[in-house]
Amino acid sequence: MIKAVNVCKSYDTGTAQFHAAKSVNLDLYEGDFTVIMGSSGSGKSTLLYLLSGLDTLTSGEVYFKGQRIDEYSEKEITYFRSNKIGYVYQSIHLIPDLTLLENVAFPGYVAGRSKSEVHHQALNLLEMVGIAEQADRLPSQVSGGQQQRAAIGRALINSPEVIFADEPTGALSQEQGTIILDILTDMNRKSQSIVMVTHDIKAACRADRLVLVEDGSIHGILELGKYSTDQLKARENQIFKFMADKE
Ligand SMILES: Nc1ncnc2c1ncn2[C@@H]1O[C@H](COP(=O)(O)OP(=O)(O)OP(=O)(O)O)[C@@H](O)[C@H]1O
Repeated sequence: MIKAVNVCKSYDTGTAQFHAAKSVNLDLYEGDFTVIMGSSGSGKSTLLYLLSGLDTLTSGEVYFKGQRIDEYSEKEITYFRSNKIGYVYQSIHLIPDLTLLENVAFPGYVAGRSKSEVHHQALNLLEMVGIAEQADRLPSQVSGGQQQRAAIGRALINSPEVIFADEPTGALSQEQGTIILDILTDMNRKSQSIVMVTHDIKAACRADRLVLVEDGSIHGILELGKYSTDQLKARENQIFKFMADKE
């Protein structure tokens, strides 16, 4: 579904070039829950932004379903971002003056869709993420976990082909984080493709496929297959061992 070919990203730090992504070659598959893991500063978010067309490459190619997105025009990339992908961030960024329902619906209106269709779908999405009762509240009137659930609804409003999530549980309590991971796992079971960055092993256990990034390069890939709750401990051990072997 997504293919990176020799992808590089460098930053000019004044005195030298810093290479945040170094000749990355990677294939991500439709229907997978892919997790990108690695230590702090290893280049996880950089890679996520490059794969999702939210940042420009220094060199290389990124394909989405065979189309080269790094060569898209401004108009094409704007369409791609608002219709083909959904994004969930660690810092949730809901619009403070809009209710949860309005926040979820907003990208649907921006995409020019019919108001009643978007409204109906936003209500369904709030139901799906379990916060229909809070639909008319402002973000400041609900918990961080409920805000993140609304952010997931917002990411889904235009039925994206893939959801990119950057540390979606990073700012939440363990309990709230587990609810978010359960929602993502559930969505994936219904065939939603997901690419998630995390440094939390419990979150990484949800992956079908784990991509380990170190120092801007792919350090290894672990195939895990579909997750079920009774596998949590066994998967944690498998991931620990995989990471220890790579050190
Ligand atoms: N605009 C920038 N200018 C210079 N260096 C940058 C810039 N953005 C990121 N970097 C560097 O690139 C490297 C990779 O950053 P990135 O945010 O991708 O790491 P990460 O693995 O997601 O880290 P974390 O887990 O701490 O969020 C880091 O060393 C970071 O300091």
